[in-house]
Parts: sequence; C-alpha cells; structure tokens
Amino acid sequence: MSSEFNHPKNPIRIGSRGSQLALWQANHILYALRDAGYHVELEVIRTTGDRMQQPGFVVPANLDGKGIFIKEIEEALEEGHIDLAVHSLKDLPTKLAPQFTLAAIPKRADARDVWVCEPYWSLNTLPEGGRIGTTSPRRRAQLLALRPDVEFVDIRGNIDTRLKKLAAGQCDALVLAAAGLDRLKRAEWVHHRFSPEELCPAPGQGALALETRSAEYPVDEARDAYIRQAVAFFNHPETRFCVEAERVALDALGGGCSIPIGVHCVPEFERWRMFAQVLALDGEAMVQIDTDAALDVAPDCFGQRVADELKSKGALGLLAAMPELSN
Ligand SMILES: NCc1[nH]cc(CCC(=O)O)c1CC(=O)O
Repeated sequence: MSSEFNHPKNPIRIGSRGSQLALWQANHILYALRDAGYHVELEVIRTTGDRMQQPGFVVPANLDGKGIFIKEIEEALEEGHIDLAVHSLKDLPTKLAPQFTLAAIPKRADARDVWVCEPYWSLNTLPEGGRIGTTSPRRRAQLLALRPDVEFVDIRGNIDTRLKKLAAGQCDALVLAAAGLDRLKRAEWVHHRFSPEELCPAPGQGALALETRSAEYPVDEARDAYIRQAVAFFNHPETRFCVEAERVALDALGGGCSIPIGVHCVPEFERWRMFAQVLALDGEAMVQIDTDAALDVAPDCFGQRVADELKSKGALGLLAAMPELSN
C-alpha cells in the first residue's frame, strides 16, 4: 500500500478500551488492516465506564449514563492521539458530535441475546424465583414479561468475570449478547439463543462501529481523508441500513441504553423487516410491532415510522412512567 500516509513511523492508531471484548474487536480490525497492507498500531484507553466496573467506584452524580465507555476515546480521537476508534455499536449514543463520523460499519455478528445457565437449560426450566445476573433494564423487563417470578442480581464486569460469578453461584443464570461470547470463544456456555421475537435485542447489538474524525473537523485534512478511505472496505451496507434504522427508532423514542427498548431489523424476502418492543420496567406492560418496508426506503424513514407506530400504541406512556434511571 504505497501512500505518503502509510508509513511505519506514522501508523494508523486504533484506540480501544482494555476489556477482553474491546481488545478482540480492535485487534480484529487491526489485523484486517495490516493484511490489507497498512501500518497500524493499538492504543489502549481507560474510560469512565471501565473505572465504574471497579469495586468501590462511586458513580458521579452528573453522569447521564450515555457514552461513559467512549468519552476518553473520543477525546483522544479529536486531539489526534488516535485515528480510529473501534466500538460496540450498541454502546455508542444515537447521535455523534459533529467532530466524528462512522466511517464504516462492518457486517453484523449474531445480534441475539443468549441464555447462559447450568443446569437449567432454558428460561422455562429455571425454578421459581431463580436469580438472573443482569443490570440491563431492557433484559430485566423482557425477562419479567416472560417469567414474572424471576429475580435479579447486579452482576457487572467483563464477560469472563460474569461467567466466573455465575460459576461461583452468585446467580443462577446470565443473559448476554451472543456476539461477545462468540467472539471470545465462550459459545460453549450458550444454551439458548433467544429469537428477536422472544427477547428483542438492543439497537445495534452485535455490530461494530469504526469511528473517525469527520471531514469537517480534521487534524490533518489529507491524512484524515486517507484514513476514512482506508477503512471504508469494512462497511457492510445491509448492516449499516439495519443499525441506522434501529438507532433512529431508539432516538425517536428518546432512548439510550437505560430504557427497556428492543429494536431489531433484518432483510427478509426482498424487504426490510423490523421488530421492536417497548416495555414497562416491571415487564407488566409492553407494546410491540413487527413491520416491514420496501428495500428502497431510507433507514431514517423506516426507523421513524417504527417509533411512530410504537407511540401510537402507547409507548410514550410506558416511557413517561419511568423514574430517572441511574444507568
Ligand atoms: N453493554 C456491554 C456490551 N456491549 C457490547 C456487548 C456485546 C457485543 C455486542 O453486542 O456487539 C456487551 C456485552 C453484553 O451485552 O452482553
């Protein structure tokens, strides 16, 4: 790859969190770029969200829960310490600041949530009052809608930490994203992959986002353009459509990761299909839709329509009833 910008002394610098999954994801992109002939290096960045996983960390009162895993990474990107950030798309806020752009969204992995539990191989066979380790309001509400008797335990930390806590008996089951377990080769823990109709995944789940500086806010205009061009081959248009539509639907409902909303879009029979759920926190009320659109629809139109249809079924009433959630 000959270019004045592709030089071992000035590699493309990828910024990533230090968790196993984040490192896997960043290295996955790094190796593919090296295979394509680019000089690339990895920079590990500690975020507020990572510090919050430490026992004893006091959550700052001003934290709105959005973007806590990306703040320090975006600062490094803006200042030019790194050139590219690799994120789990579902951890990115629905709106990016104008300094940044998603230069590519690679092909999505398995978007589903999974059931991890020994020896109860399904939610149905979990005994009454079984304790599920998840802090996600979406997963809690969806699980309560299916099994009102289950209880929850705050299990945090990276994937291996959670699996260890499960093995140590701190809870009876976990619900996790398939993508994380598959990437870290922990799929042997998976006993059931919930269909999106059973337990609708978070918008963007299973997809990666390659974030760069935008054309409007360059550090070095020509080099920044070269980097956006270098990563463009990762982009998977079908995934991009689906996750954009999902994120528009979430945004139109006023959502971040703290409200119980599942949205999942797939191509099916030469149409786009979208399944979406909004729940009350206790799972006792839910509105959901399953709808489709022609392939030539714009993703924001489809996402907006899905949000409007959920609203017309009463989604805003469910969301308005929610107290301020801490995260
Ligand atoms: N909220 C943490 C998070 N962010 C992305 C993933 C998994 C990978 C993905 O969904 O792309 C996870 C773990 C989980 O939800 O089990």
